[in-house]
Amino acid sequence: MPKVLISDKMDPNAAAIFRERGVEVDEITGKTPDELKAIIGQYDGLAIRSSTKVTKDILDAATNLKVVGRAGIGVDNVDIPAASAKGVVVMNTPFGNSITTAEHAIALMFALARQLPEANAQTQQGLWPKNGFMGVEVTGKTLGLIGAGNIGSIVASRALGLKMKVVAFDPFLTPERAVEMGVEKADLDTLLAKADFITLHTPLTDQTRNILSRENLAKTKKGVRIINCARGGLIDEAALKDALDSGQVAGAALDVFETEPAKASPLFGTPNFICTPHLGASTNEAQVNVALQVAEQMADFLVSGGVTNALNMPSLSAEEAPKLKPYMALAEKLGSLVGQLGGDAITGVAVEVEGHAAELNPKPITAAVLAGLMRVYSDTVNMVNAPFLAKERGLDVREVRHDREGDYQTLLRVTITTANGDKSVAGTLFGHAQPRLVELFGIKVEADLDGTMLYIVNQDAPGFIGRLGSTLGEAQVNIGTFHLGRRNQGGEAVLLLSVDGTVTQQVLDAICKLTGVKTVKLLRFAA
Ligand SMILES: NC(=O)c1ccc[n+]([C@@H]2O[C@H](COP(=O)([O-])OP(=O)(O)OC[C@H]3O[C@@H](n4cnc5c(N)ncnc54)[C@H](O)[C@@H]3O)[C@@H](O)[C@H]2O)c1
Ligand SMILES: O=C(O)CC[C@@H](O)C(=O)O
Repeated sequence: MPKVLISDKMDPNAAAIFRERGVEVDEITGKTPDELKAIIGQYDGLAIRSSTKVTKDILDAATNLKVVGRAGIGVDNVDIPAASAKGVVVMNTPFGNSITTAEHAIALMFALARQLPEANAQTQQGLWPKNGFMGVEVTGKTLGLIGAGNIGSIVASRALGLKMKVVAFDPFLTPERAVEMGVEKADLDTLLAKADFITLHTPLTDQTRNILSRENLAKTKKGVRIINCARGGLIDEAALKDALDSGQVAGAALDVFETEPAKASPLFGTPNFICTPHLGASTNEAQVNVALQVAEQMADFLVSGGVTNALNMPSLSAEEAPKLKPYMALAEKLGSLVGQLGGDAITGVAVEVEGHAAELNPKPITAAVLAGLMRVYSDTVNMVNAPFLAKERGLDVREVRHDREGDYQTLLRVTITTANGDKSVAGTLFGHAQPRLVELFGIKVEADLDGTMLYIVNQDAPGFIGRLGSTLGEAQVNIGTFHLGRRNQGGEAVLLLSVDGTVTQQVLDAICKLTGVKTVKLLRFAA
C-alpha cells in the first residue's frame, strides 16, 4: 500500500480521501528540515502547503518518494528541477484557492482605505478616536493590477463591481482579453503613474522580483496604497518602508514577505502599514478545495498512475508516451524560445508539424509548446493547464498538419502572432531523440537549446566573433557551444551560445556596446 506524509496543516478531508483510496497516511506537521529528512524515506508521497520546504537535501533523503502534492498554487517552496532530476512528480492545485486569495486582496484594500486595524485597536483601548481616521472611498478610484491571471482577473471583476477603474499590466494579457475583463491594458510605468491602489498577482520570477523596486515606487502616484497577496520578494521592503515614511505611499498591506515566517521586519510598527501572516488562502472553502484536490490527484497517481496538474510531467497514456516524449521536449524548448524572445503581447500561436511529427497526436505537442511559452511568465503553468490558460486568455491556438515532404524527416514549427507581426522558430529531432533548433525568425541556425544561452543579433562583419570571444573571456564566461546563422552576407546575423557560469548585466551591457550588435538576450532552458 502506498504511504503518504502530510507535513503541513491540511483540512482533514485530505487524509480521509487518501484512506478511502487505499493510501496509508501520516499527518506529522511542524518538523524541522533535519527531522523531515530522517523520516521522508518511508513515504511514496508528500502532501504540503507552503511551510514545508522541499529542498534538494530533503529530496536526496526521499529514497521512495514518487510525488509531491502542493495543496495550493505557488510551488516556490519545492525545488522542481531537483524533483524532476529524481523523477519525482510535482503537482499543485492551480484554482482551488483563487477566489479566497482575491477576496483577501480586496479585504486588505478596504482595510487600508479606512485604516481599519488601527481604528479597531484604538477604539478597543477606549480612545474613541473619531477624528483620527479620515479614510478614502474606493469608488471611482483606479486599481493597478500587476498580473492578470487567475487571481488578478477575479480581483479585477470584484473591483469593477465596486465601481473602480482597473488598469492592468501583464505581458500575457492580450487586448481582446483586457476588453473581455473590462480593464485597461497598460505598461508598468503608466500603471504606476495612474493607480490609486496597486495590487500584485504575479508569481515570483526573475522578471517579477522587486517589480516594485525603489525606482518604481518613486514613479507611483503620490499617496498610492499597495497590496501584496502574491509572493514576498515582489516589493523591495526597505524601499517600501522609506516610501511609507515619506508619504509617497499612503498605505501598504502585505500578506507575504520576502522571508517567511516574518517574525521581524523594519516595516513592523510603521504607520499605515498592515500585514497578515500569509493568510491569502486561509478560508474553510479554499482549504477544503485544495485538500480534496491534492489528495485525489496524489492517490490517483500512486494507485493507478494517472497524472493531473503535474508541473514537471505531461499527462499521457502508456502507449503514446515513448513516441511523444522527445517531441514534447522539442515543443517545450521551441515554446520557451519564442516566449523568451517574443517581447510583445502574444495573440496567437500556430503549431505546424510535418514528416514523422505529422503522424502523432498533436494535442500533447501543442500543450508542450504552450507550457514552454507561458512558463516564461508563470512557473505554475504545466502541460495540463497551459491549453486551458491559453484559451482563457484569448490566445488563438492553431494546429497545422502538413503532408508535404520537407528538408527534414520530421519538423515542428512554432509561430507566434504579436502586434509587431508573426515570429517563427522551427526544430527537428536529431537521431530521432535529440531536440534541435533549425530555424530562428527566418534564419537557418542549428542549436541545442539547453541551460543558459546567449542570443545575439548583429550586423554580419569580419572580426565580430573575435571581439565577442574576448569580451566573454575577460568576464570569465566560458562558451560551451557556438551556433551561427545569417540572413545574407553582410546582413543580419544571429548567434546562439551556450555558456557556463554567471552572465551578469555588466557582461550583457559590454556585448551590447560591441560594434554592430543590435540585440542581446540571456535565455534559460531546462536541460
Ligand atoms: N497569499 C496567498 O496565500 C496566495 C494564495 C494563492 C496564490 N498566491 C500567489 O498569487 C500569485 C498569482 O497566482 P495566480 O493563480 O493568479 O497565478 P497565474 O499564473 O494564474 O497568474 C499570474 C499572472 O502573472 C503574470 N505575469 C508573469 N510575469 C509577469 C510580469 N513580469 N509582469 C506582470 N505580470 C506577469 C502572468 O502572465 C499571469 O497572468 C502566485 O504567486 C501565487 O503563488 C498567493
Ligand atoms: O497554503 C497556504 O496557506 C498558502 C497558499 C498560497 O501561497 C498558494 O500559492 O497557493
